[in-house]
Amino acid sequence: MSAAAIALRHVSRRYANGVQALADVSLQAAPGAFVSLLGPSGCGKSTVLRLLAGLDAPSSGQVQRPADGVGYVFQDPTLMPWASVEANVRLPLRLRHAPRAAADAAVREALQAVGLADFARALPRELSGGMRMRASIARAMVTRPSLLLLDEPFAALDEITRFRLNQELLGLWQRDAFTALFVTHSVYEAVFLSQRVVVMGARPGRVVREITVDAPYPRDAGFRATAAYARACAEVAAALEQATEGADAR
Ligand SMILES: Nc1ncnc2c1ncn2[C@@H]1O[C@H](COP(=O)(O)OP(=O)(O)OP(=O)(O)O)[C@@H](O)[C@H]1O
Repeated sequence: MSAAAIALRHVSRRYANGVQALADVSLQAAPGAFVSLLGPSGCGKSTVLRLLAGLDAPSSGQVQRPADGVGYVFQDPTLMPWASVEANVRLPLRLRHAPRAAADAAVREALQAVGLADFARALPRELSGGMRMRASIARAMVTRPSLLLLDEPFAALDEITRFRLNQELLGLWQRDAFTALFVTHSVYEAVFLSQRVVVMGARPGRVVREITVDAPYPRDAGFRATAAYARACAEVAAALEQATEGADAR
């Protein structure tokens, strides 16, 4: 196996109902890379994440994923409504039977990292949408996975909150150096966050193009006003259009 943190090599996935969700998909990410998957509905983005999480297996081809487990963040924060923020974030450690003192420290640290230290005792319903998503990210990070899979985590948030969480996510990524694979429908979000954007097409799901976003980190609001950002957005949008046209013609 290569030095990549994650890789799909000639992966196909056909579901029992005959849907070809992925056809000969190859992609990889180096340790600590930030890569986005962008594409029309049904192009197999979630299927790629499920394969990398070990929740699904390819029909053919090879999937390389980290041995130390992964963090998974969904569009819906999926918090237990009856449990405090602290208890929600602690859940993965309880499932692993982590020793109490180490778990306490890890939970405290994760809440601190996402700015929820003062809301440890709050119930999910007492939080805003953005705060619930922060709790969900803290829960995914509490075991310090080397890979974080994020499936449209900010799609349901208002734009200001979404921008803020984009930046906070980059802060966590720079601090912890995990590999991030981020699924989104937003060209702008993909470009803002990523070192590389993988554009996928549907029917069957496949990689249409990979675009490198050649801009340094840290990236802040100022990055959205640069020529490099505008250029990358235009390039990604054109590739997405090409991917979508391809699907319509099928
Ligand atoms: N368990 C399943 N059984 C049958 N078909 C499935 C299953 N899961 C997904 N599919 C189909 O496989 C294709 C790819 O689905 P997937 O959810 O990976 O796409 P996606 O790009 O994440 O879509 P979206 O952007 O709408 O979330 C779709 O046509 C979907 O209907």
